[in-house]
Amino acid sequence: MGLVVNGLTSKLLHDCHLAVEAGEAVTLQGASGSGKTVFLRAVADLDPNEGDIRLDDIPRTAMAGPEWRRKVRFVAAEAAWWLDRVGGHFRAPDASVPLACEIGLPADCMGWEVARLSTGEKQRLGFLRAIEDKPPVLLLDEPTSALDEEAERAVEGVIGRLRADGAAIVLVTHSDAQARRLAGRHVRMAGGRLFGEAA
Ligand SMILES: Nc1ncnc2c1ncn2[C@@H]1O[C@H](COP(=O)(O)OP(=O)(O)OP(=O)(O)O)[C@@H](O)[C@H]1O
Repeated sequence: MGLVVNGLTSKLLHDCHLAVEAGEAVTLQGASGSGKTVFLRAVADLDPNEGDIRLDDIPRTAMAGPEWRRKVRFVAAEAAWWLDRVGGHFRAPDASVPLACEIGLPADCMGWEVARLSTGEKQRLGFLRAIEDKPPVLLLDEPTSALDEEAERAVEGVIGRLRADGAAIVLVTHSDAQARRLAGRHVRMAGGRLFGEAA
């Protein structure tokens, strides 16, 4: 059970295979431009691609795109915002306040205007928004790239808990140390191809 990617192929990806169990975290590393983001976006079916992709043995083709993306959640390094206030992007903003505080944001952050957000605040709030309904698969694209060490460790703590609660996680990182802290298995991307154990 979990996420299975078999033969994922697109204009930029070549026959990629990856299986991530529920409750497992796998890191994806590789040089800048190697295709890590392209891979995560393809798994989430955000760009044209082919292959046999399954969640708990249910093929992606059996679900409408939005349903697949609710379950197989791509969390971009830079989240998009479309409303003026942070809280408007959450289904139940108050419920996310304790987690917001845990990752170093103040309790009133849901009332903030999006326009005032720093890069690191945007990154943490985008992450919180994505995990609000606890998707079974998280595709995290450099989720702490804009954070100081304290905030980074706090976000890592939340990621570890999500994994322990049963999420299947693929995490792109440029940090070998973070890869070792968060995952027991590591794969590498080069030229749009996935290779096994790395860090
Ligand atoms: N729509 C597109 N059309 C053509 N080329 C693209 C498209 N999207 C991405 N690319 C190219 O594909 C390559 C892989 O991009 P990708 O964003 O996956 O890199 P990455 O491994 O995530 O890099 P980084 O570590 O810098 O974030 C890059 O050379 C990029 O310019």
